[in-house]
Amino acid sequence: MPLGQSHNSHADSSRPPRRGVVGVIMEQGKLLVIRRSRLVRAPLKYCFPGGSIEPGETEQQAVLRELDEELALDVTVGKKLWHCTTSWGVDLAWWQVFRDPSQEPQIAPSEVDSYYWMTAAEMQVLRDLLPSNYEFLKLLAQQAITIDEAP
Ligand SMILES: Nc1nc2c([nH]c(=O)n2[C@H]2C[C@H](O)[C@@H](COP(=O)(O)OP(=O)(O)OP(=O)(O)O)O2)c(=O)[nH]1
Repeated sequence: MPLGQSHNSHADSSRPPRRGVVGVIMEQGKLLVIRRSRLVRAPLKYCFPGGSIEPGETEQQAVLRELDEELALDVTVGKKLWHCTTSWGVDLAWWQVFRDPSQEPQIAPSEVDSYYWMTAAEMQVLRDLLPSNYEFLKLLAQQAITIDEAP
C-alpha cells in the first residue's frame, strides 16, 4: 500500500486483523528476496514477495496475485510453510511457490526496489529484514520448516 493511503493499524482495535500472504521461492538453495520500494510501508526493507489478502480471495489466490503484481511472475503455489502474526498484528500465511525458471522477474517499481537470490544464511544477516522473517529463517535452519525442491 503506497504511503499516504489509509491502512488498518493494529492501534485501531475496532477493525479485524489484516491478513496477508508471503510467497517463498527457493531454487538451487537460494531464496528470492525483494527489497521493498521506498514508497511503501517499511521502505527499503528486505522481505519475500507478498501482501494483503483482498476480500473474497483465498490465500493461494492472493499469493498468485502478489507475485504477478510485484514481479510479473506466473507461479504455481505449493504447500503452506508457516503461519504467524507479525508485530503489526498481521495474520500472515507463508506459502511455497514455484516459477518456470526461464521466466525472469520484472519488478513493479512502485512496490519493489530490487530483487536478489540469497541463501538463508545470507538473508539472516541482513540488517534491514522485516522482523518476522528472522523467525522464519530460524525455523528453516532448525528444519522445523522444510522447503521442497522445485519439481
Ligand atoms: N510482503 C511481505 N510482507 C511481510 C513479510 N514479512 C512480514 O512480516 N510481512 C508483513 C508486512 C505487512 O504487514 C504484511 C503484508 O505485506 P505488505 O506490507 O507487503 O503488503 P501491503 O499491506 O502493503 O499490501 P499490498 O498493498 O501489497 O496488497 O506482512 C514478507 O516477507 N513479505
